[in-house]
Amino acid sequence: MNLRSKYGIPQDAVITIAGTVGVGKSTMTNALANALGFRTSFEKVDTNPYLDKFYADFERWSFHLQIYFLAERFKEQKRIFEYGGGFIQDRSIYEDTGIFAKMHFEKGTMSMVDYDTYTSLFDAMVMTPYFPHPDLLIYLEGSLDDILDRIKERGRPMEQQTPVSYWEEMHQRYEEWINNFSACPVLRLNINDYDVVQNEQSIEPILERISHFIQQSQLLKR
Ligand SMILES: Nc1ncnc2c1ncn2[C@@H]1O[C@H](COP(=O)(O)OP(=O)(O)O)[C@@H](O)[C@H]1O
Ligand SMILES: Nc1ncnc2c1ncn2[C@H]1C[C@H](O)[C@@H](COP(=O)(O)O)O1
Repeated sequence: MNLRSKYGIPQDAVITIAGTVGVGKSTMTNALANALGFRTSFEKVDTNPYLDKFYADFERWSFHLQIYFLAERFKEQKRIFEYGGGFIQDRSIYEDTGIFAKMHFEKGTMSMVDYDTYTSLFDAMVMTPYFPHPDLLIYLEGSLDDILDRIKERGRPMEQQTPVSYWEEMHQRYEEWINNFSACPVLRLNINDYDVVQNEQSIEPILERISHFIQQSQLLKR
C-alpha cells in the first residue's frame, strides 16, 4: 500500500506550504510530493526577471515584482485546477499580499497608489468564491537564528546582501499573520520537530497529522 492510501489522504488534495524565506518550504514540498506521489508547484527563483533588481532597489521594483508573482501564482493555480488537484505547492498566494506587499508598503518601499492597485487586483482575483482555496496550509516555523543559518547555507547572493533586519521584520510579521489566518485549515510544524533531509522516515508522522487535519476539515465541510 502506498503512503497516500495508508494515511487516507485524498488523491485530489491540494496542500500549500507557507513560511518565511529559508525556513524549508521547497525541501518540504519535495519530500511530501515524493511521499504522496503528488505533483509540485514551485516558485521559480532563477528565471524571475525582477528578483535581483528588487533586492538591489526595493522602491523601484516592488510593484513590478508583486505583479509578476501574482501572475505566476495565478497560472500555477490554473494548472492545479486543470489537473484536478494532487499537488504540493511551495508558498501560498496569501503570503504575497499578507506579508510581502504589506511589509513593503508599511516600510515605505511601495507607494500607496501601487499598493492600492495591487491589493484591488489581488482581491478581485483571489478573494472571490470562485477561487479554490487549498485543503490545508502547512505553516513551517522556527527561530530567527535557525532560519538565518539556512539562508546563509543556501547562499543566494541577493539574500546574503540583504540586511538581517529585513529577515527579522519578516519573521515577526509571519507570526502575526499566521495567528490571524483563516482562509483554510492550518497545520503548524516546528522545524526542530522533523528532519526530512537526514531522516526520510520523519515524513510519516507528518503524513499522519496531515491525514487527521484533512479528515477533520472534510467532516466540518459536510
Ligand atoms: N529539514 C531540514 N534540515 C536541515 N536543513 C534544511 C531542512 N529543510 C531545508 N533545509 C535547508 O535550508 C535551506 C533553505 O531551504 P528551502 O527549502 O530552500 O527553504 P524555502 O523554500 O523555505 O526558502 C536549504 O539550504 C535547505 O537545504
Ligand atoms: N511576494 C513576494 N515579494 C517579494 N519577494 C518575494 C515574494 N515571494 C517570494 N519572494 C522572494 C523571497 C525569496 O528571496 C525568493 C524565494 O522565496 P523562498 O521563500 O526562498 O521560496 O523570492
